[in-house]
Amino acid sequence: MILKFYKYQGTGNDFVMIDNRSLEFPKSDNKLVSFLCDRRFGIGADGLILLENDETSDFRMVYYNADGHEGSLCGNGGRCTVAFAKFLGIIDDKTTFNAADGLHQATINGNLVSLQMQDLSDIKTKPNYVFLDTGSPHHVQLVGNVDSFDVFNEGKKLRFGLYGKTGSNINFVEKLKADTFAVRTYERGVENETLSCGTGVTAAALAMHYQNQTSANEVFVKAQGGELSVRFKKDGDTYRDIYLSGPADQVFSGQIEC
Ligand SMILES: N[C@@H](CCC[C@H](N)C(=O)O)C(=O)O
Repeated sequence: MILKFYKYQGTGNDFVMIDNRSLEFPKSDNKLVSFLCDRRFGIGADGLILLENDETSDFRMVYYNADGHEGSLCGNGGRCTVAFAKFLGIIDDKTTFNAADGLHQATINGNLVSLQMQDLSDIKTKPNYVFLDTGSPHHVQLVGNVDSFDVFNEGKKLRFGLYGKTGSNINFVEKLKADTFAVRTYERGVENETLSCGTGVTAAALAMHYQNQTSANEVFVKAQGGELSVRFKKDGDTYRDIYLSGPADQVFSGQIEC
């Protein structure tokens, strides 16, 4: 089979993107997905996304982690899929689309994509970390100097040790200013640090607000691959109108025999 693909990245979190409106992609072939994401033998990416038709919205995003397994929500992947839908002429500057955790609204202006995340009220606080689910599960932990932190080894230890088989993504956060944080993420399903994780950046911003590390309702986050912002409203115990914003770009396109 000759497969036409596009490569996208959002703050360095990169994805193989496939227009699967024809439903021709063999969706249960996990080995094929992990091969396509392999940086040495395949195209190379943190994940693979299928854009498909959806009965109730503009399109559906189906997300796979680089290990080949279908995943939960990918925030940066969602932003890249909106850019891809605009490229394909499916949407103009606003959209509602379906993902693993339900419907999302988004806007696109140039390469800047703002993605609405689901409302969130369940935040678990532990002595030195916070756990919350922003479409994907996230452990958020403040550290002194995130640049020199051993994200891979400490992340891996927590991902498997604390969260077992299901696992969690693990975010390490450093406060830089009243409304600005640096975040590095060990990603489940990639089993490595990625340059950015959208659901992780969202989780970190909300966790920092929840823990009174910031009083800002728009939080700026420096990921390894670029900058994102997260704005939200707090309504009692619930965070609402949560928007993850930042760039999403097509890098190249091609075809691969598989
Ligand atoms: N990179 C993603 C997160 C993808 C999901 C994650 N790897 C998981 O399996 O939980 C993002 O930008 O949110």
